[in-house]
Amino acid sequence: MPRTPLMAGNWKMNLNHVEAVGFVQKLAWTLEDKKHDPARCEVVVLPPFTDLRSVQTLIDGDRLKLVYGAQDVSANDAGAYTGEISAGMLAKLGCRYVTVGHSERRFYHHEDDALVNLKARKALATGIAPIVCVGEGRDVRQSGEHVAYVVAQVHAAFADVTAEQASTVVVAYEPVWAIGTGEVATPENAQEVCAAIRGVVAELYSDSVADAVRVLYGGSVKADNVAGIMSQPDVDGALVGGASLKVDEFAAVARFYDLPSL
Ligand SMILES: O=C(CO)COP(=O)(O)O
Repeated sequence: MPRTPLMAGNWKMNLNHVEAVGFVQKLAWTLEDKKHDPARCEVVVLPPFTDLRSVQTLIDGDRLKLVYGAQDVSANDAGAYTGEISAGMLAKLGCRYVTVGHSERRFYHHEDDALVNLKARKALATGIAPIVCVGEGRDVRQSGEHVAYVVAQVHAAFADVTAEQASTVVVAYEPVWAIGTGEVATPENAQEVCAAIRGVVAELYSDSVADAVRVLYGGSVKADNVAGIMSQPDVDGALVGGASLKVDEFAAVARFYDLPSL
């Protein structure tokens, strides 16, 4: 497989900067203790904005083998946008990734596909890889239109993204009905949609770009269900919510690609 798998912990609005420091230290020690090989899988934490400086200082200062990023980015570069954080600010803090279009932002903040595309392009322009979140709600899943729904979201997310930029994009398939519900998608469900996502990238760009793009699954991923989903050929890792807030649980998920069975 040409692409390095990625396990990302989306902390959402949890852990203040003091708690974040303790958590990241313990996560790094746990992974080191278990001989995690970063070449096999990139392990990423996505803390709240207010934690980023502390996390940067810790990871850089102690050369911890962890990567960090943010959970959202502004669609604007600078100026009178109260409360917003620009891609340039995140890049200056050393963020390598940022989630855009998470279903919670689409729902609570009414973010649409056009805004998600703009945010992804702002991230790409500063060298940050967007983790573009897509996924259908329960009604769409029940109607059987889930593949078409997600394919449309992916098309929109890649608008005006160059082939060179596209190969660095990460797409996270997070069916809304699986987020925080304990109702994880079956490996076959995840594979069906993740393969369709890669198919869109191949159609928009080329097979080599599609081969480079990492497609993650997210939604109730835990240590005891990660293996089935990750065994699918088009799933390259996970975007983890609740289970990323427990060091041992997240470390167990993150270590999946270290296991000798693979
Ligand atoms: O939304 C998610 C990650 O972005 C998934 O959350 P859970 O893992 O808590 O279901």
